[in-house]
Amino acid sequence: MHAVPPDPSGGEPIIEVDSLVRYFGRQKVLDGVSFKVYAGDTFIIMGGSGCGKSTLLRHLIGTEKPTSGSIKIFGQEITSMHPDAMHKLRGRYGMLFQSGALLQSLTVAENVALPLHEHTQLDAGLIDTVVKMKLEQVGLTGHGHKKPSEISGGMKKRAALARALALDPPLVFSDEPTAGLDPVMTAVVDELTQRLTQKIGATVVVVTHDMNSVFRIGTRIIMLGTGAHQGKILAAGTPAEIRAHPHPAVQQFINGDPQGHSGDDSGEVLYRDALLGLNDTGMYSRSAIHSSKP
Ligand SMILES: Nc1ncnc2c1ncn2[C@@H]1O[C@H](COP(=O)(O)OP(=O)(O)OP(=O)(O)O)[C@@H](O)[C@H]1O
Repeated sequence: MHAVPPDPSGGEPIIEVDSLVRYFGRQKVLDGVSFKVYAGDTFIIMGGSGCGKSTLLRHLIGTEKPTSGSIKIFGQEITSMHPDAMHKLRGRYGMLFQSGALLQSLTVAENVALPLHEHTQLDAGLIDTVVKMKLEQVGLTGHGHKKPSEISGGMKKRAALARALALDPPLVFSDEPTAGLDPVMTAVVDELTQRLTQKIGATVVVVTHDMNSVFRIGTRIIMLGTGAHQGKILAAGTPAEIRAHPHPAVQQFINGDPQGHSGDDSGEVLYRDALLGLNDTGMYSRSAIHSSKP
């Protein structure tokens, strides 16, 4: 296993995760995860289906508590934080989650205004101005009055991004921001994410499956393992280090190679086979499904 390389600037980490373990029942979903995220990073969490990416993200935003381990955000331990303090801290996060989709009954502008009402004392006129600025930042000027059902999927993502940025957060969490988007819209959302770090100076943590996005926007990357490496950091480093990583499961994942090796060093279970529920003779097997923990 590899440690993420130290911050070249030597600054204090924005996020510090140490020996994080999470069980769901008897299933160990996160297994001793440790990493640091530094100011200005676009930190990518990637890995095969079920490796624990979303679970890790939910722990980072404090909606779930680990079985053991520590998570410090802006130097504050959040695993034991009082809910009121957690709510206050969340005012410094932007969150772009699939589950946190736009509220259908509100207009796009009203959706973007939500965090401003929740976390600030700004009056209605100022909120209106901030909302207009945010919509402009994501290229949605003139669409604020529309309901989410009246705009395209890509526009919805951008509206959700505007809402995540409403409070000018120094830290943004983003779960599969480009899922379901075409390549052009993916590039647009990636560019908006890059602007966040480059122009606004935010730190971004992104869960994504999209390898184009990973290498386009990532400054540091961790890959969580599956199979024998379930919930462990299988690889960590800069984009160049990940591209050159010797672990076959990493190469398989980044190259989308269905014949590659699994995250299991024993070579008994191919990742593809685990996902398909195939045994090594190519036949479907119940035990493959149950033993491989894809
Ligand atoms: N609330 C929960 N209760 C029980 N098991 C859970 C819960 N949340 C996640 N899991 C299990 O933890 C494992 C990791 O799930 P998680 O959603 O974090 O994976 P993921 O890497 O985000 O997957 P995907 O890429 O498919 O979204 C899975 O086996 C899942 O079934």
